Amino acid sequence: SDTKILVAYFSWSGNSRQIAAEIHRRVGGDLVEIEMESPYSRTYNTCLDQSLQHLREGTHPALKTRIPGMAQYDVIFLGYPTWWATIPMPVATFLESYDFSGKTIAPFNSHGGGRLGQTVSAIAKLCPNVRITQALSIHYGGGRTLGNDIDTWLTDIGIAR
Ligand SMILES: Cc1cc2nc3c(=O)[nH]c(=O)nc-3n(C[C@H](O)[C@H](O)[C@H](O)COP(=O)(O)O)c2cc1C
Repeated sequence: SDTKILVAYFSWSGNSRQIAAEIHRRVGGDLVEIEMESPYSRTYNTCLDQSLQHLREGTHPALKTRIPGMAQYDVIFLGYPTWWATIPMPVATFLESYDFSGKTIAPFNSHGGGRLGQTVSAIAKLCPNVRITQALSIHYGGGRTLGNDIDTWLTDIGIAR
């Protein structure tokens, strides 16, 4: 089809990155990592502190990633870990950096037990004129069923190839 696809993801410990790669392998299009200008610490406890502070202050940290051609995309697969039951604040920066009006966002997520949390409503709040598909929620890296889970989801949302 003529549908132009972007797979964009934020990942701190690699799970969302791995899921993004599996989705990209199936749907094609462009693959982009959402990277911060000043990344969160690689030390777990420091990352917890920094990310919670951003959440509490409502700080949407600056990104290194720029996507000048965003207008061309019809469907944006958006991947992220559940952090503090919502989206990581760099994902909020990403969502407010572009006009997604009329586009489709297909959220996918890695979590440690809290599943999607409030992440989908956070996306909807930042992008009011967007169609948001059913989201895919994966426990950590997803294990051996990851490929099947992705295939089922892509079929459900009507983007299987
Ligand atoms: C700062 C931080 C906050 C987190 N908050 C949650 C949470 O609220 N609920 C949850 O299920 N998992 C939480 N986790 C666990 C991550 O969602 C989980 O490890 C996920 O697989 C990480 O994805 P990534 O490897 O793409 O970064 C948190 C992890 C971090 C580092």
